[in-house]
This record gives sequence, C-alpha cells and structure tokens, in this order.
Amino acid sequence: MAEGVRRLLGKPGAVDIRPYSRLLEQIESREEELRGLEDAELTRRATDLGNAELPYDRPDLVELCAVGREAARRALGERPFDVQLVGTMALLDGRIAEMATGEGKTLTGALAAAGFALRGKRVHVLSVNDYLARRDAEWMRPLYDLLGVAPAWIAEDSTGEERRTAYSADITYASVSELGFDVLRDRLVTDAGDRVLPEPEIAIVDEADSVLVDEARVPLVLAGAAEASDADAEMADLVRGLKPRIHYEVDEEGRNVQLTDDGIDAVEKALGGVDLYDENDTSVLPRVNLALHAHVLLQRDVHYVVRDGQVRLINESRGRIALLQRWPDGLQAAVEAKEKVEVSETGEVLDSVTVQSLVLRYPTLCGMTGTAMAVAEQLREFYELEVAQIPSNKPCVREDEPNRLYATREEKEDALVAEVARVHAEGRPVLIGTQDVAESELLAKRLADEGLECTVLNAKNDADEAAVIAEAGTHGAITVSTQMAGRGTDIRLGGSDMADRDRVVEAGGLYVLGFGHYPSSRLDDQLRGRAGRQGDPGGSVFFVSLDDELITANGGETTGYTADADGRIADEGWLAMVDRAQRIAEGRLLEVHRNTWRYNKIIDVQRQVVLEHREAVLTQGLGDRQLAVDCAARHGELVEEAGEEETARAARLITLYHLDRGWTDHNAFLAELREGIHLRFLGRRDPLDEFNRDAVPAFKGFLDEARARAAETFEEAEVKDGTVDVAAAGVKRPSMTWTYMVHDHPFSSDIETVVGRLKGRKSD
Ligand SMILES: Nc1ncnc2c1ncn2[C@@H]1O[C@H](COP(=O)(O)OP(=O)(O)OP(=O)(O)O)[C@@H](O)[C@H]1O
Repeated sequence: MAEGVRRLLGKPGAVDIRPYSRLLEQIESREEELRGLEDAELTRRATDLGNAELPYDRPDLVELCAVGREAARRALGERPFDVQLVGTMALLDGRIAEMATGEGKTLTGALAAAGFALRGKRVHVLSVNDYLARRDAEWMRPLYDLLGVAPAWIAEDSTGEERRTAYSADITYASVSELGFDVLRDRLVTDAGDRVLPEPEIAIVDEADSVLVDEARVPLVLAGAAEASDADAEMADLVRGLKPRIHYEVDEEGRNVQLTDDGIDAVEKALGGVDLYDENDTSVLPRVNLALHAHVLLQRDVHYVVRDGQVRLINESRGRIALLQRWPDGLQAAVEAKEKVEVSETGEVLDSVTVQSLVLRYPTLCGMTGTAMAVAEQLREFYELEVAQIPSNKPCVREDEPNRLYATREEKEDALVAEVARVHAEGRPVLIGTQDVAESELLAKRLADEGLECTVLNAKNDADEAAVIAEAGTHGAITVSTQMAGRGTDIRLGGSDMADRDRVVEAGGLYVLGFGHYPSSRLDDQLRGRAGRQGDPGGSVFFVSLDDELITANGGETTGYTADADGRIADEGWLAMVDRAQRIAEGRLLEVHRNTWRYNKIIDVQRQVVLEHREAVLTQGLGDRQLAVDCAARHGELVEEAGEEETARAARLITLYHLDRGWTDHNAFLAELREGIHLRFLGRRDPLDEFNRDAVPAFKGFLDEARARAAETFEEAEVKDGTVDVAAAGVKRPSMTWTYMVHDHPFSSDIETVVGRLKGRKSD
C-alpha cells in the first residue's frame, strides 16, 4: 500500500477514507492480468461494468479502478497513483475530494466520470472556464475511448446544434457559465425540440470550492433585447467635476457613494436648476447616482479594463477578464460613458439562476479541489456534501513561513522587493500574488525600476495565461500574478520542459510571495499551493501591512505597535491580529452567502412552480386544454379554420408567452422589492420577513393571471393563410438574447451591503 495512504487516516470533519484505501491492494493485484489484455478486451471489461446500477459494489469498484488504471497507463502514459484512485472512489460516492495542487485531479475526475458514465449516467464535468473544459476533455479523450465512453465539450462559441450534440455525449465538459446560460435559454424555448440540455444527472465540479462557495451566489442572467439605453455622457462629464468629501462621501467599505448637500446643490445647478428630488420627475437622481457610482466606486484596472473599445469586467474572484459579464444595464452604460466608449446593447432580465441553484439541479453532485476542508461547513450546509481529504502522493516539503508584518504599505513593498532581489540573485523562481490588476502593474513597475524584470499575469485570456504560468518555474523567473483560484497549468520546476529542473531544485524550488492576504485563508492556500507540487521543494510567505484593506476593514488595530528600522513588526500579538482580521472577513462572507441563499430560496420555489407549469404547457398541451375551456367558442372556431394541431400550437405559444412575460415582470418586481426593502429594514423589521411578506402574495395569483391573459390574446387571434397569426395578437419573443454574470451586486441599496453594515453597527 502506498506510503501516502498509510500516513493519513482522515482528519476530523472529513469522511473516513479507509474503506477506499483498503481496496488498493486488490486493485493492484489485478494489474498484471490486465496488462496482458488486448485494447479491445480492456474496453469490453470496462463496458461489462455497465450491467449493474449505481452505486458500485466493492468487487465492481475494484474492477473499475483496476481497468481505469490500466487504461490511463496505456492511453495517457500515466499510471494513476493510489491516492488518485482513492479520490476517484470518493467522487463516485458523491464527495468532494480535497487533493493538493498538481496531484492530478483531472485524471481522478475523469476516472470517476467514466465510472458514472459506464453505469449509464450522463455526466457533466464543470470547469471554471472554457479553456479548461476543452483542454481537459481533449486531454482525457484517449482514456475515455479506451474505456468505451464518449466525451465532448462546450465553449462560448458553440452553436445550439453543437451544444445539443455535446450534451448527448456520455461525458460533457462545460464551464459553469456556459451550462448556466444553456439552462436559462432552455427555459424559454417554445418548442421542446429546441432544448439543448438533457435532464441533469451527475455533476463533477472542478475547483469545487471556488464554484460552490465563492461563486455560489453569482447570478447568471439571461436578458432580452429591448431598446438601447443612452450613454449618459452628460452625467459622466458632470460627476467628473465633483470633489470627494465636498460633493460626495464614500462609506468605509468603499461600496457606497452619496452626494452631500453641497454635492446636491452643485449637481442641481449644473443641470440648469433642476430639483433632484422632484416627485414629478424621478428620472434624474438615478442617472446621477449611476454616473457617480461608475465614477467613484468602479476603478479601471481594478474592477474592469478597457480593451478593444469595450469595457470588460474583471472577475474579482479570479483576476481574469470575464467575456460575457456585464453589470446590470444602467451601470454598464454609465461606465461606458465614463470611459467614453460605445454603449452596448441593453435589455430586460428574462430570468436568472445562481450558480448554487444551477448545481443543485443535479441529483448527484461531487467535485474536487485543493482547498475544501476550510469550507467543509458550508459545503455541508448548502449542498449536503462531505469532504474526503486525500493525502498527497508524496509528502509536501514546502516551507510555509510565518507572515512578515510591516507598519505601512511602503515598507511592505520595500521588504518584498528586497526579498525578490535576494532570491532572484540565486536564480530561484518567484511567483508573487497580488490582490488586483492595478496592484500587479504597480508592483511590476517597481520591480522593473529595481532592475528585476518580471512577467505580469493578469486578466489575459485563459490560454495565454496557461502558457505564461507554465514557465513560472523557470530558473530566475519572476512572475507577478493576480489571484488564480481557477486552476491553470502546472508550474513545473525548470520550465514547462523541465530542462533546468536540477538547478531550480538546488535553488530551493518555486518561492511564492503573497503581497497581502486574500479575504480568506483558503485563497491564500491556493496561492501557496502553486509551490511544492508532487513533493517538489518550494516555499511561501505573505507580506502584510497594517494598512492593508483586509486589516483596516475588519477591525484590526493599527496603532501602538513597535517596529524595527524597516518597519517590521515581530510581536506575536500583532501577528495574531492579522489572522483574526482574516477570520472576521471570512465570517462576513459566509453571512452574505447565507443571506443571499435565504432570498434565493423563495424565488427558487416560485420559479419551480412556473417551470413545472411551463413544462406541462410545452410538452403536454396544457395551454390548449385550458384555452379550450376558457375560450370554448373561439377554440372551436380556430380548430374549424386551422385544424387541431395548428390551434394547439397557437395555444402553446400564447400561453408560454404570457407565462414568460409574467415571470419577467415578477422578477423585476422581486428585484425592486429587494432593493427597496432596506429602507424598511432601517425601521428595525427583519428584511427577510418583509421580503417574504410581499413576495408571497405578489406571486399568489401568478398562474391565474397568466392564464387570463392568454385567454384574452387567444380570443383575438386570427387565422391567416391557414395558420394562427400569434404575432399579430401581440405574442412577441425577444429578437435576441444574451447572457451575463453579475458579480457582487454593486448598487448601494443592495440588501447584503445593508445587512452587513447594520450588523457591523450592532456589534459596535
Ligand atoms: N498518475 C500520474 N502519473 C504521472 N503524472 C501524472 C499523474 N497524474 C497526473 N499527472 C500529471 O500531473 C500534472 C498535474 O495534473 P493536473 O493538472 O490534473 O493536477 P491538478 O491536481 O488538477 O492541479 P491544479 O490544482 O494545479 O489544478 C499533469 O502534468 C499530469 O499530467
């Protein structure tokens, strides 16, 4: 049995992996026989496993792992390590497998995917981006071929037909956002044959903590074309002239901005003496607020970049550009006006789904990540998922040094630059993790000024990013990077071809330097994990300063310390305070997650009612049956004139139209309700109760209302050239739809911000 497995019997809070480890010997004993088989015979052994139901019993599990190992050895030239097989078994049991960076999660997940697929289940492997979906599917394809199952992948530019074909494969790799958008688009089809997705069965989530926890509350939105909104160039110009603290105030967390009285006067004057609070014209104030928000709170190169004449959001949790992400429309246009670029199309929200609801659609959910234990509680609470902690194949020898704490940011930067210079002189490769794009660029400039040339990795496209990171382990390389929660490429010592490996090992392996802590220790660990893969030497250390935002925003003390001449604070108490600030930040994030979860729950319940009803209309002729009752006379006439089938088609289209229209309107109402509710919260009532109090009755008559409207339209529908002219009766579908993700709802009235702030106040 492998040393790694013997070493670890599982930590508290994690599931016991011993039942899996116990099978390893039997798996190994099958190896010799399997090596002697022809490929076709090996494939047959695999497909024979399909003659039973899930879950696998022990003999079959042994057979699956043994056959899978042999197939991987032949097809990929990689014989799965014991720990990878333990990971595969944990995934097949619906667990989250925690496996450190570079342990080979792709192969572990692929063997589990094949295991599910062989038993007739459709598997979706969810990646964090299109590049990885495609790369992993193609990488694992020879293995799947040998095991007799078919993989496919989806990318942003896949057509509807390509998607349908890909989803009908045994195993489909897709990014979470593409999957979400397909779910949303499928919800709006008017012909069941237009759907691309089959019923969800099994999801294997890569980077599970990033998707299931960090991105859980991110809504994916489907919007439909309405009229374009105007770029508010006038407002953008106006707010550009306003002065901080005189005309507007920003709250401590940098999430809200408000005009002061002087600001209000200045704006009213600049607009030719309007009254911003005129009850008869409430259109001006929101425009000012949007422009102000865009101007003050959203910073170029931190929250977005301008590229090819377009404003592109930076995905804050990954430091990458997110192609399809936009802010809610008004704000997007305001930023576009601020940056003086062409304004993009706007529209109304047709529907949305959070990442959390998206993955909860799957009856079986599992996944892998390098950092799951730290969020084990959340995985249990929100998904009923348990973590299996898989030991590393070789012991990790990375040296993680304690924090180096400095009084000020300047001192922290000086110290970091000096440290980079020191290790660089020995040829040791350095990877520096920064919080955002702007910071990475400033730091790169500073390093360059000191004669330390470095590569900056930020918000590039995913494929470029993979190529850059692959070389971060080269002798003497200095790489500055924003956070890379999404798994990229392996950092091999000595460069991607490992040509110089010995020299780099000699120098101590990859050295990871964090330029400040992330809001959660898990994100820190992901950065650290870049070094010391597969038993490689390596090290990590974080440089922190008392004026880091994490510390100032989370109640850290910033006065009364003793520092040495370089500004370094060595006192244990102060170092402990840094950890505390991070724990507080983690607690706050969890609270926000819980809150959104509660809000979304009720919306999900309502959505489910609509979706079930819609399904009956779409596939079982419910609309037609209802209209035959509600509009008996007109129904009879139409059947006479156009035939039963055509009448049923018209009834379906009309009913679906009103259901979807109603849901869009209801969504807008709920969004407004959420935004407005904080005012009542100030009246000391529980905002969630308040929300439910209004959201529930507003939905009560929903289906009846849609039915009544459908009847009205149906009465008016006329037959033209043998078909019912539903368009003439007012049934209009959006001429185009598109999708986006909303990251961290930015409006000041956002309930989470308010909840967060009031909570902060209460504990004062
Ligand atoms: N059993 C094996 N034998 C040899 N090499 C392997 C084996 N399994 C995986 N590898 C190699 O290890 C490297 C890392 O694999 P992979 O990218 O799947 O790791 P990971 O766990 O997903 O890492 P990360 O956390 O960085 O995403 C790859 O180059 C892969 O080819």
